[in-house]
Amino acid sequence: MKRKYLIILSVLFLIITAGLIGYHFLDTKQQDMSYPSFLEAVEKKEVEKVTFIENKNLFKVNLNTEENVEYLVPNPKTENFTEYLLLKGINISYGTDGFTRFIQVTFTFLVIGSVIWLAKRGSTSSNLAEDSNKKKQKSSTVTLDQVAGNAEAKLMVEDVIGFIKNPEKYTSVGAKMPKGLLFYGPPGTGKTLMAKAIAGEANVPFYAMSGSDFVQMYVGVGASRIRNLFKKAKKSEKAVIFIDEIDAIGKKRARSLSASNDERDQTLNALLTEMSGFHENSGIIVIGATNRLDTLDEALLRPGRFDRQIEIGLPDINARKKILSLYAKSKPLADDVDLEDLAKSTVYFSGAMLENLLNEAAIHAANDGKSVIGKSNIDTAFYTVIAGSPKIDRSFISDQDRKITAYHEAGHALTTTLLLPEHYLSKVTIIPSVKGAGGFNLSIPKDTLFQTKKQIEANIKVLLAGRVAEELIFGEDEITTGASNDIQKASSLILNYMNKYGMDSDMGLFSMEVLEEGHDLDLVNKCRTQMNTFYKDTKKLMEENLELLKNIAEELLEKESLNQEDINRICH
Ligand SMILES: Nc1ncnc2c1ncn2[C@@H]1O[C@H](COP(=O)(O)OP(=O)(O)OP(=O)(O)O)[C@@H](O)[C@H]1O
Ligand SMILES: [Zn+2]
Repeated sequence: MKRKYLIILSVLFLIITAGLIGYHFLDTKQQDMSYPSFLEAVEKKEVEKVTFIENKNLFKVNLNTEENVEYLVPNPKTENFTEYLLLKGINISYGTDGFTRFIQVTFTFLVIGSVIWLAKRGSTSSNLAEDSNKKKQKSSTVTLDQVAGNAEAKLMVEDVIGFIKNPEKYTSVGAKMPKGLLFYGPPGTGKTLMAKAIAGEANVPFYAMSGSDFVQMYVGVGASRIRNLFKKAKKSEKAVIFIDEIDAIGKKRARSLSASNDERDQTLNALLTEMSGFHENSGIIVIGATNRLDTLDEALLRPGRFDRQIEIGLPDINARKKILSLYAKSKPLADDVDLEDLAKSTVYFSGAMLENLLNEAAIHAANDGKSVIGKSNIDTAFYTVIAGSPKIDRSFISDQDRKITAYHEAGHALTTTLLLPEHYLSKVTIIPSVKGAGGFNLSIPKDTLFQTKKQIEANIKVLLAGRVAEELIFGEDEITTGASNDIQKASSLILNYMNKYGMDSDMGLFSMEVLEEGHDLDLVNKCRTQMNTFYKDTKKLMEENLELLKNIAEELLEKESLNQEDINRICH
């Protein structure tokens, strides 16, 4: 701030001085005057001022009769000239002529100016925080094309991009832009990349900070950094503000006895205040990113804050192929390298790991003195990359795990299609999500106010279908723990079916929920029996459609994720 004023001031001063000198130059005429005429003027008391111009060896004389003329009198070189003038009451001053003075003044200012500028420059580059912020403000050139995979996430950010670009289109129909997006998912899956792509596509500045920038700082510093960040963003009117590792400031408050973390709370509060401080339709969007959605403070997830949560997951085989070819572009690969094969063998690799894999391989090739990257280099790099990732070590080796997951998920998908045709399966995958182990099915129910008895029964059967598929294919002894979450959900649904919705004819309409101690063995037994019946029904249904189940599972193993269109193609 101060530096800016100093520069403006110096420049102003320079211009004014130059102007004054220039004005003086243009306005005053210079005329030669002979020595005798000068003596005459002295006698007439017309001489006002005499200046000795040393570098030209002459006297500059101003008369009180003429204002804008300077007379130049050659140096008479008489010894008592000075005394003579003194006697007449005229003092001689010494100086340089206007032009020389102008050059001198300009030069002096230039020197002073550069010194100030250099000094200021030195001091800001030592101010790391400010400097690194500056680097991050550049507008982004990343496009959505550069983010491979994550089709659902892309779909969800597309309208945000549209909103930033053309808010009127949305505001005219009363739509509000979400203020905050929250990207969650495993490390290295492209959350930062996606945020940059939003800024790039909308062509607005990208401001980034990391939650860890605020850790272990003096109280108040984090909060003021947040305020500065928003101040800068607001200046550009439209902007994407990205806060990586938001869990560092937005963790759930621990109810421990230790002193509360004032600094973190202040930072979080500053963030929340800033977010509520700007209008939904202002074209500013805040994007937070975290690997751990479950640890975030509820306050962050409320409406008007990070209320749109988007999972950025691990890439499936197609996305991995895309990422690999993206980063192989700049690397010469030997003929024995097949990116398709490599994509197949890199299950559970994140985008960052794939990029790293090719880079490590290139380093190995260079170390070997080779000009192309061979398969052996990639194999060596493979182990370097997974060695650094304990999570993958555990899960990726087992083909059996993949197969079980594929059949389990295929079971859910098949029953959804058969029993709940009105649902839309947006994603069936064997790539684990951060929310739960194994794969998952994401089915979107049709929006209806009520659910029918038939639909609830179908929902329970869909939940049981994962376990049913495991049992059918691998046998009773090989069933896994993968169904625990399904069983829990099915149990609470069946309890409601019996006890809340009054849908079982034997149980009738009475609900135990009104009793103080709602413990009823009869009810529990009834639930168990009914669950068994549903299980058998599901098993029967699946046996009748075993071919379809196998086909879905096989395609899942090959492609890793499918959508409704794929399932329809297989089933019809
Ligand atoms: N889906 C993807 N498409 C293309 N490149 C990717 C993808 N995912 C990751 N990458 C590569 O990995 C690098 C790291 O990704 P990025 O920093 O965006 O991950 P992140 O999810 O923000 O990770 P973290 O959670 O560790 O902050 C990216 O710069 C990019 O080169
Ligand atoms: Zn399941």
